[in-house]
Amino acid sequence: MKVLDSINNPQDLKKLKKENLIDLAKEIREEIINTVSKNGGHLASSLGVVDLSIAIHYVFDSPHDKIIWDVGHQSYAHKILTGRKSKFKTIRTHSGLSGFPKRSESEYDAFSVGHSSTSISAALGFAAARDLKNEDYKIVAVIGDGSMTCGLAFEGLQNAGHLKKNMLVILNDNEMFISQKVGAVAGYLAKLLTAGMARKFEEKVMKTVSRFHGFGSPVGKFIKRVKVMLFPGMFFEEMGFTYIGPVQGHNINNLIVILENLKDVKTPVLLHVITKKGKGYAPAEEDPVKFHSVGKFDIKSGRIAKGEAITYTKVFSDTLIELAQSDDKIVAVTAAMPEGTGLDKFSEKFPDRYFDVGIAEGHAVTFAAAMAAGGMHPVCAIYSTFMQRAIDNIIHDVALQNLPVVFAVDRAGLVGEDGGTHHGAFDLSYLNYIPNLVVMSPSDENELRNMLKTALNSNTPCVIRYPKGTGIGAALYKLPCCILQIGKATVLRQGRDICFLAVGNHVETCLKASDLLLERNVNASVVNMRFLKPLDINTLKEMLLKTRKFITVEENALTGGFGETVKAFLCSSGAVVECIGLPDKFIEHGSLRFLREKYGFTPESIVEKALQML
Ligand SMILES: Cc1ncc(C[n+]2csc(CCOP(=O)(O)OP(=O)(O)O)c2C)c(N)n1
Ligand SMILES: CC(=O)[C@@H](O)[C@H](O)COP(=O)(O)O
Ligand SMILES: [Mg+2]
Repeated sequence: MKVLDSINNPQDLKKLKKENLIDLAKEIREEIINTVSKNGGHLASSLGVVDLSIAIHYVFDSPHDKIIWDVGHQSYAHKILTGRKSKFKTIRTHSGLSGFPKRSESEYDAFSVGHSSTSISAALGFAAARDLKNEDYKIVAVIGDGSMTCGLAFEGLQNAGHLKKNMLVILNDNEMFISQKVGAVAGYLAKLLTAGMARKFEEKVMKTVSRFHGFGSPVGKFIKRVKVMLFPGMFFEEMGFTYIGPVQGHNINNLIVILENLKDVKTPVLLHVITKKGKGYAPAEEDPVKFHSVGKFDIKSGRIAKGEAITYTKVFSDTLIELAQSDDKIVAVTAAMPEGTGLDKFSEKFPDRYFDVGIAEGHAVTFAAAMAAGGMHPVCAIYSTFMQRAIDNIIHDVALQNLPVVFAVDRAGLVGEDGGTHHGAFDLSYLNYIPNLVVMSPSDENELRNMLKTALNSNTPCVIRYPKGTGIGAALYKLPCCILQIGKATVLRQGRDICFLAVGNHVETCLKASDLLLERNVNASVVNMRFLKPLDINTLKEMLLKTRKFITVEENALTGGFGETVKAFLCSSGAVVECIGLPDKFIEHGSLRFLREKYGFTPESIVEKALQML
């Protein structure tokens, strides 16, 4: 019988003898590797914190105590240990477990998450609520070294240190973000790891910790004294936290001893734990970048199933490099997503013109704005969902000053298995109301190339939003990129019965729908809107001369999006307009194909809607 078989919740875990915990960790890793090999997911980060997750649940009493995971992509062991073992096989599938902690999924998930660096603020919020209500529970935030680079984490730290709340922050330092670590914080943490003094301190901690009961005790006072000697001006200490560490994150029993002692401390403590990303699965340990967010893979060989088709990300990446060869003012900015945005290739070609700013989307945008003011041509590549963090920077630092920053907004629209925290559902809505911005969306790969060239030549802030995954396979790279007329749509098909106004990847869906309608003798016009801002009012007027029936299609929230804007204009001219887009709710996780079908982004459902209108 496996040790894991006896675990249904953290209370069962506490009944185990400590010597069984190592086997348990091994079994949990097997369970995670097996499931992720089939469903895809965040393998390397989750494997790295299996031991830490066991130790935390062994010592603390969740759900009474609040365990708060940062980003939440590392929470798989936590899920297995907290009543979701039998459902774990469903993770990231539609109606199955979420890939991230979710309050609505389990009482053990204290705070829902998916975006980084919220955990310290969330822990402090719980602490404030607990103290105001005179309640008594512990709060543990687990934050990665990458997530610690974000301004939000520092805002939480400085506020928590000031309020002196009883809370524990565990800094899970695997010396990796999604890709290699970058930035001064990473450098600072590395110093703490390598300092011989720090190692000495860990030995001292382990020697004395068994006699240590909080910082009020004689041993505790000693630890504090030694620490101040070892780390004068130590950053976390200056922020008001007691810093403990660095300690080994794969020695479960040591971790338990340390956590048991820290449990009684009443002031903010930061425990610095060293882990290995991908721990326990050789291919992930060797290449944690590849196994950060991985698709299906073969466990034995570590080979990852890969599609052959070319993604929009790759087209963007190749085109940017192509254009940067002849324009040495082009610079590229990413907020810790070099591989995901395709800028890793740019960094190899133009290391001096490439900036990975860490998990700092707001900073990335302001930084790019000032580079534009300084005469460069910045291209800021950010996922739609993470750009939500930078709305004020876009308004205040870019648009208001009309600075020519190009935003390459990847993963716009549905993203599939990552679900509600990650769908790029809102960018058209939140960009729609910002003056000076040009917003465009390519219907195929060639158009993305042309839009990038257009944006870089526009001398105005431009956004190009494109979806996750592959395009339609339009002939690529045969022609040099050309400059498009800003604000001009293209009419691809002329029909008298109904008109489809389509955005981005759904131009193709509408063309297919019009093919299907032709079989029923219905003639549909298809317009590739290309520019959502400025809107091509002239083409809309032209289409009004042919028909009074319109369907808009966009993979964005209907509220505040393209359809609503167009509808306001067309309805005032007596037209009937139906809008296809995302409803006013957070969209669940599931495969892209499934979600697109469910929310009506197929030729068949467009045809159905058209027939209802005719
Ligand atoms: C606001 C935001 N930006 C970017 C991301 C994408 N992202 C997810 S995990 C991650 C790296 C996190 O590094 P770290 O906290 O060290 O965790 P590790 O993966 O190393 O376990 C990034 C950049 C995100 N989830 N949220
Ligand atoms: C947790 C997180 O935010 C990222 O790892 C994200 O899931 C990556 O998405 P892609 O796999 O689409 O790059
Ligand atoms: Mg890390």
